[in-house]
Amino acid sequence: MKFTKMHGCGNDYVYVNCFEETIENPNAAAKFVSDRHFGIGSDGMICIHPSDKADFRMAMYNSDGSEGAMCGNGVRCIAKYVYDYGLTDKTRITIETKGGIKELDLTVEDGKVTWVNVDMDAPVLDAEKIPVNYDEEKQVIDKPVIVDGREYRITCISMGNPHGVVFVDSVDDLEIERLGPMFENHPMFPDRVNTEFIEVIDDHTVKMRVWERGSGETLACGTGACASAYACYLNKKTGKNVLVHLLGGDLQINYDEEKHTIFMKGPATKVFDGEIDLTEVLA
Ligand SMILES: N[C@@H](CCC[C@H](N)C(=O)O)C(=O)O
Repeated sequence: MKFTKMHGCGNDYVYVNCFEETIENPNAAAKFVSDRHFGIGSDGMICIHPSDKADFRMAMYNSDGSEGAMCGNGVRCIAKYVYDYGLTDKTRITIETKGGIKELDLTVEDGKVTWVNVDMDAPVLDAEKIPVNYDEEKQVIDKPVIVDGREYRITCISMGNPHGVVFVDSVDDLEIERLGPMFENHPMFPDRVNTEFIEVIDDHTVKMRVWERGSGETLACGTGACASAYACYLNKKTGKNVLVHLLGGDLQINYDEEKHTIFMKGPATKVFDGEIDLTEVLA
């Protein structure tokens, strides 16, 4: 299987061009290639497919092999891949995902895509759609949740995938390896959850660490940054435009209230191309 390793703010995936490659069991392949010791090493695998509804279609898999519906850093890297490898010459493209069709604007410098601005669509607060179960509440905004014997306040949002945003005093001393799985598998989330821990710096800047469903701590999460920026706005912690500092880089998130949509702008980076034999792994 030919692949390209790419990352968005350090959130790294193995990208496969499924116009040329066929993967029999993508869940098992994702788990294998993601292994940082025995595989290629990544937060998961992303397949680029043809689409009959948009210019391209994304299928994304976490490092545990589970399928995710949306990936913000992933769609930016797909934009870079399809332009840089000549699958399109358009600088405005659409990508079909299980979390809806996304529109992307590509910035090209010296013939290569460097930055991508994505219309990430409207944040969803409807508890049933996220999904989250909380005392039959229709929305979960700034509600108490007990984890590891301590009370946290959580705001739950779907950006095509489920997020729980938790405000903390400092993200630096967070025991994320211990706390992350407790949030991810909390009984209130029937499909597990991605958890963002947010430290507010000022009314337009936050620091974020994330524990991703199916991948653990990652250096960045695009959908998570969007959910967090909206949670900050809802809880009056920031204005509508927020610079999110992540462990692997920064994302600029802007909430357009008139259109009720969130824009995410960030980089997309290629690391290397490679080829791997999966016959024994998938046998
Ligand atoms: N890293 C991603 C989100 C990937 C999917 C997530 N782990 C899930 O299972 O929902 C991003 O950049 O948005």
